[in-house]
Amino acid sequence: MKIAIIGCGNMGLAFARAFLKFDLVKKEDFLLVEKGEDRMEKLSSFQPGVITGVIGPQIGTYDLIILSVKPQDFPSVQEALRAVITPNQVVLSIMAGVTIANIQTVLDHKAVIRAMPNTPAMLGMGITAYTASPEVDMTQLRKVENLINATGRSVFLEEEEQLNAVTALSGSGPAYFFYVVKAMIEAGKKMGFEESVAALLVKQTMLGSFHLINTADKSLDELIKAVASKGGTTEAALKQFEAGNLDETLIGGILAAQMRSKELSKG
Ligand SMILES: NC(=O)C1=CN([C@@H]2O[C@H](COP(=O)(O)OP(=O)(O)OC[C@H]3O[C@@H](n4cnc5c(N)ncnc54)[C@H](O)[C@@H]3O)[C@@H](O)[C@H]2O)C=CC1
Ligand SMILES: O=C(O)[C@@H]1CCC=N1
Repeated sequence: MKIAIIGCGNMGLAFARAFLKFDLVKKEDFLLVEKGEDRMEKLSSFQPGVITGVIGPQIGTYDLIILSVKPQDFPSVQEALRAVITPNQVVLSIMAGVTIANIQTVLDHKAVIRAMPNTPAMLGMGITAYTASPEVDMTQLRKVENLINATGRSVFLEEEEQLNAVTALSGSGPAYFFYVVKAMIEAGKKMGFEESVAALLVKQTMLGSFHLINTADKSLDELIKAVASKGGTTEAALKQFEAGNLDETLIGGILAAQMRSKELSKG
């Protein structure tokens, strides 16, 4: 399969690395289109394939075109891509909030898959939800699913609308996790630890706790109860969280992210 990636920043590069790691594309069949000069240099340093700064007629010869520019940069791609795209190609977009209908219209192209990955894709530990226009046939869909699975796990959604919620939950989710970890490390520093010690205590706690969620035969409430002794330290912390409506704040933030994804969909 010949693959072209347009926009090789965080996510484009994560996808490129995953495909190469699992030998899913040959370097000579791999085109990376990146307009940032610094970024191009970074790409060149690990020689992933053919690197170019512009969308030219050669794009029309690739089986799959991955769109991984920011939604606001999509207009900078449209005219050049529309001029060279050919009907048998499949477009895979990971742009937040840009709908399949929008992509079909501006590119005058029918076969479009829309996906929402997240940054753990860099380690092959991402989760991607995706959906497709009816013009993508089953063989094409399976091939793209195999590619996505090189970046982690995946889930197919029938309804494109649900991708707004996916964006808010798992697309943006790593940032929420890092935010909580950062606050816990700050608390450790306030209690007198050096940053490195606080970070070690917090990171290992998060790692171990994640494995407990995954393997212990207990609900989240039961896991919390197993830590929080009556009249103890955890209870004191949880009371403070509840007084500040921390759970409502987190839920509200995630719903705000969903709303923003819907706004982006309207253009
Ligand atoms: N960062 C994240 O956690 C996630 C991002 N996304 C989506 O992935 C897309 C990319 O996000 P990031 O990789 O974080 O952004 P990024 O800013 O790191 O990468 C975008 C790249 O596209 C390049 N670019 C812009 N216009 C171009 C053009 N006309 N031709 C060629 N290259 C061009 C930029 O120079 C940049 O290197 C966005 O649409 C975002 O919504 C989706 C899931 C997670
Ligand atoms: O913040 C954003 O818009 C993108 C989509 C999901 C994660 N990053």
